[in-house]
Amino acid sequence: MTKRAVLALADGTTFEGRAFGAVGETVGEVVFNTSMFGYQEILTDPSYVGQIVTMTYPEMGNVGATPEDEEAGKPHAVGMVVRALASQPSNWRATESLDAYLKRHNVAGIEGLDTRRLVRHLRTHGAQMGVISSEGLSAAALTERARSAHGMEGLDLATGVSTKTPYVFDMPSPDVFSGQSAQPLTNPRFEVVAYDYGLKKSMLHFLVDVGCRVTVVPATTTADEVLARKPHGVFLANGPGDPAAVKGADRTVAALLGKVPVFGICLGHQIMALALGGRTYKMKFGHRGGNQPVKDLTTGKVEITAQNHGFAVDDASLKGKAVVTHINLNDGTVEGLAVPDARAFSVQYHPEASPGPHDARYLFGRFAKLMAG
Ligand SMILES: NC(=O)CC[C@H](N)C(=O)O
Repeated sequence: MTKRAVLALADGTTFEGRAFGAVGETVGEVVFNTSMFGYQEILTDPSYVGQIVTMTYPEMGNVGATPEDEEAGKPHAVGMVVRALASQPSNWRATESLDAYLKRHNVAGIEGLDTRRLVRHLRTHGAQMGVISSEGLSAAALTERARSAHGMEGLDLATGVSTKTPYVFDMPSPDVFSGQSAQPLTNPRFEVVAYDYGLKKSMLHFLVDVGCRVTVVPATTTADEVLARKPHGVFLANGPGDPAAVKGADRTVAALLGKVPVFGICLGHQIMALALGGRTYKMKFGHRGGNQPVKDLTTGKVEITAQNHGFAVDDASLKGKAVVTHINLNDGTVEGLAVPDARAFSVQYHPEASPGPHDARYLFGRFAKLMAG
């Protein structure tokens, strides 16, 4: 039997729908993603820790779920909002339905509400804390719960989600259609250390694809420990929460810049900006989806990019310490930085996509070229 569920936002707006996934209650920042597909990659992206994801595309669940499409071992989003949930997946790769997958991982969802109204509301009033509940509490009680929840600003979520111990990753991207299992990289051209702030598996695959053997290390690893490994390059991964709250990360990266080539993605990009003395700020509702236009100012080319961020780098705060290499064509915000003297660069968007367009994959090659010297 379907159960009634309510989504209550901190500003008092409420939506009624039906529960799917885990029955119960969840609290998180309510954000929206405009990707039409790839919900499993989105749900399992650790950058969504503490967030309830609303999908703007109206039907979700039609390709079910499969372990192969996970970006990390489990969903990290704390809730999901969809217009219509497909009850019957149709996909030869699916091992279970989206509903069963979220139930198994204890993630609550709500469906059957007007997601267009919700998204327009978030765009006008900003992303905010919210509660999904199927426990029959009054709307006023749920609103109060949303209002008293801690927002994203000031939250270090990356340290908690990072690996506890270092590990080596040397598997290239899998070819899902050939059915053949990929073989580990035999002759790595580069040894790379990757800071895990909440990284997505596909980033590691693409690093291996350009010849890197990757040692993934905890977010708290010191610059000296990393340099002692004598890597050809250091990679700064994506991750959840407020970049300015990640304990010691700015100082650590500052100690690495100039000593070894550095490539940062999303949270890694924001931390690189902080390490250079720049500032990050919370955006009104962020960029999440697979259709964000970005201009590469070094080539003049426009890329359609995958994105997932709620914070951004303040251009004016950089004061010439880095070159702005990419901008978002929707709102002019900073999408990429470079410090040529330090052989370091970073992007706010996601060249690994997953899900999303592949326009920006060349950036992994740019990192390899930088390390080749
Ligand atoms: N995908 C990411 O790395 C997100 C970075 C950061 N948590 C933000 O929301 O801006």
